[in-house]
Amino acid sequence: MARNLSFSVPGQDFQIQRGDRLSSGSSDYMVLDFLGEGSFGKVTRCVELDTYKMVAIKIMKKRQQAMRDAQLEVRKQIRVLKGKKCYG
Ligand SMILES: Nc1ncnc2c1ncn2[C@@H]1O[C@H](COP(=O)(O)OP(=O)(O)OP(=O)(O)O)[C@@H](O)[C@H]1O
Repeated sequence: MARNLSFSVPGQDFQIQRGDRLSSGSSDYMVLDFLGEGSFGKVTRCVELDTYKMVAIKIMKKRQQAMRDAQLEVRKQIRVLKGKKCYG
């Protein structure tokens, strides 16, 4: 992947589909595929329409949803750590 850009699409939280077009203002992209998902967004594989370069673009979740998911992830990690023995 050449670049990793972030996009926040107001009102379209995770409604992105293959074939959708995204615009950063200076470049336009088409969504080809989904590469993965983290706490703060979904990562898509896109093609830059001017250059045909492949890029990874992260579609950011809405802030509130991202905060909720991040809190859940932290709680999950704490539970995992509490279950582990400490050698040191
Ligand atoms: N440039 C990239 N090329 C290919 N796959 C990618 C790329 N960036 C992210 N991914 C995929 O998308 C997933 C989510 O990435 P993201 O950066 O959103 O979260 P993370 O860092 O894995 O997790 P978190 O944000 O929850 O700590 C990754 O685990 C990976 O599988």
